[in-house]
Amino acid sequence: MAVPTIALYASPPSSMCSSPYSCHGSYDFDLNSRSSSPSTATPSSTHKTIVGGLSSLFSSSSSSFSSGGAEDLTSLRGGEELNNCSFSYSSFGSSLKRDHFHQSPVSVIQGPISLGSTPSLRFSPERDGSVRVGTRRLFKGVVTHALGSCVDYSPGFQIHANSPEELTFVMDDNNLKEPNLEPYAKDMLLAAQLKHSIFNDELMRASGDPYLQHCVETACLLATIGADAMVVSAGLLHDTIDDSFMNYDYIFQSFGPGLADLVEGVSQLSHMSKLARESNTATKTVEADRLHTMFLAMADARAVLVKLADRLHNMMTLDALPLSKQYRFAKETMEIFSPLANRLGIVSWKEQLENLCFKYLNPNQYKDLSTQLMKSFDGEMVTSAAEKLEQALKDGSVTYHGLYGRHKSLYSIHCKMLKKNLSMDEIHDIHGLRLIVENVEDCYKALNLVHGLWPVVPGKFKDYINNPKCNGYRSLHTVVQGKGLVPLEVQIRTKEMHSQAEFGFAAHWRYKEDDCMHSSFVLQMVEWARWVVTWQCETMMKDQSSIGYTDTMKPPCKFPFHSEDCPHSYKPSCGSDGPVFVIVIENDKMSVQEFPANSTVKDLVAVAGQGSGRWTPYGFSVKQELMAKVNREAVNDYNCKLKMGDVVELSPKIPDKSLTEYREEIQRMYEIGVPITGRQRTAGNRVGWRR
Ligand SMILES: Nc1nc2c(ncn2[C@@H]2O[C@H](COP(=O)(O)OP(=O)(O)OP(=O)(O)O)[C@@H](O)[C@H]2O)c(=O)[nH]1
Ligand SMILES: Nc1ncnc2c1ncn2[C@@H]1O[C@H](COP(=O)(O)OP(=O)(O)OP(=O)(O)O)[C@@H](O)[C@H]1O
Repeated sequence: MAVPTIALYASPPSSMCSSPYSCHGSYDFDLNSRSSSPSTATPSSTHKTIVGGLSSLFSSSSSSFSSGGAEDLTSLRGGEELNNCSFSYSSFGSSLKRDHFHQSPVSVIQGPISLGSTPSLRFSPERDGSVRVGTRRLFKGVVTHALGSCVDYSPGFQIHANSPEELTFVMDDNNLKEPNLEPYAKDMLLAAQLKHSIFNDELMRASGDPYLQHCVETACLLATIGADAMVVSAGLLHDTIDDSFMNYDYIFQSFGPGLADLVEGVSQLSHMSKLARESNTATKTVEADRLHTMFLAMADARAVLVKLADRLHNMMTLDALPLSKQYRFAKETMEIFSPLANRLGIVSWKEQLENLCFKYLNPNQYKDLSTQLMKSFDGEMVTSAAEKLEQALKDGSVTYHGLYGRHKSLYSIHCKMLKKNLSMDEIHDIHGLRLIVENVEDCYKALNLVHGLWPVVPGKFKDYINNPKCNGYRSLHTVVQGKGLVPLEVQIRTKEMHSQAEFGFAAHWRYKEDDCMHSSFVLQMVEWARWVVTWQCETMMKDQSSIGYTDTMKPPCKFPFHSEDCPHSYKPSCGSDGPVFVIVIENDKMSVQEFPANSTVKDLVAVAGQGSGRWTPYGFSVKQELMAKVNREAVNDYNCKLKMGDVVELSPKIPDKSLTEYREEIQRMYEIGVPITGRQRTAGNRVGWRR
């Protein structure tokens, strides 16, 4: 079900940004249109024009296929499951389009980006079937390379006979109206199909759609949040290591080390998520938490971004799978991927993932709540309220930096109802505005204006400026009766308070995790990952806007440590080495274990395995001896250090069961005092020892 909703956003001026990388200076005004043209609104130093558009309240696409990383594909391609497939395609459905107005780590940290920031790309099939790439820098070269690398250059490859206008799959009609997203996705596939028949009838996913479509749309999701060319390319190639002839070296040689590392990173995440799914690891809170941390800590947060896009697209198209698989994927997504999106601050992906999971995990409740929400939901209300407030601020000469509007997502409403035991009518922040002003005095001035504009809902005003929360959160909250007496929550804060509410101890992601106690290492890591992702996206914004960015913009501190003067560091424990999280696979079971910094494989082996770990007087351990493989390679030196995200497989060194039995037997004999002969002590291969 697609429910149109409206959200309003103002991009703050760079002076208020908590991160220099998370600001962009466009002030677009676009309430309902899906135009991608840059705004014509004039930015002013005091009053910022509101950016608006449709956002996702429900975000559940009814489209029809799925898969994830390596782990998902084998089961989705071909075979019996294809019988269940629908051949229609609509994965560029409403969620993605609505999200277009809403998606960006920037959007989360500083308010959603404008349409103008989405890269556009034009492909036109030439007569010879080749692809001409447009001039935009983002994909320039990348896609042609990516396509080139996928195609079959062997002498027998065929040019497809279809006419250029004829796609061999159906694309969502709405998609055709989307100016930014659709053309390159469609044209690229069309061009690829024209050139090579493999894009038409092989590598199908469960829905019957060409597999390439998933890659392109994963890349599009990344492009939509403003990811740069490297990340978008990784989106295109994300499954290649696991599912094609291309290995790391091939990608390295074709595209360079940066992209090869990123694609390999995604492949590792896919592998781990598969292990976690099979072992139900993330059901346990502690291990789930370690997994989230480990995913973010492994080398490059951008790989997580790609994996999230991959999973979001799979979730948007989950309908093609049998019910049991839908459930499993939704469960895993809820346990692993939406918390990751939350930690990275990509609220729109988090909300879409959660809503989709909710739909598959609790279909009845999802339906009931959706129906209920439809009755009270007012899509226009936030827009008109923001306009009204903007005018009042202008008239009252209150300067402000940003005015954001949002509709609470269905799943967030559901959680709040459960947590506080409320009915939907009692949730007052389904419609919300947030105003960022210059100073504390202006907060109160603005509050008076708000209270003058709408009737106040008694008992809902909270002054967290005079009475900050324990975590340092400060803001004014009030609830008023907006148009049609619909409750409207208004939050008012200064830019410093806002920065605190986005980064640091009062950060929203922590608030959403119920302010769990995390080690300072974890906190730093999450902030770092957000920083990287924000910066990546801002680099992209730079290409699209005329605002002066410098190429030297880089996150100020190196993971996992913040620099001395970093405003977001978690001092005082900032300097110590953090723990290492590794995946341990033993007896086909996977767990995520934590070790102190500088631990070695030997340390891990010492605490793993069955047995007491005692040594017998005969020089062998009662404990089973274990052999370790790290990241699929046999380990020669057990003193080598464990790294975050290592996958350690343990197996008995001597698989011969009888030898183990023999040792246990000797131990028993030793304990009851029976003498053992020298021959018997020779623990060779098979010893014919009998009592
Ligand atoms: N970043 C951040 N945001 C917070 C924090 N605490 C509250 N908020 C924001 O403030 C909103 C409402 O908080 P409160 O006014 O305390 O609301 P409540 O008492 O939980 O319940 P309601 O009034 O029903 O929403 C939340 O929806 C958040 O958006 C915090 O610690 N960090
Ligand atoms: N009144 C508001 N105006 C604008 N944005 C808001 C408002 N309230 C929350 N947000 C933002 O909306 C996003 C989604 O938040 P969500 O509705 O899930 O939770 P919440 O309202 O912050 O918390 P809770 O569910 O505990 O009330 C977050 O980025 C949050 O900072």
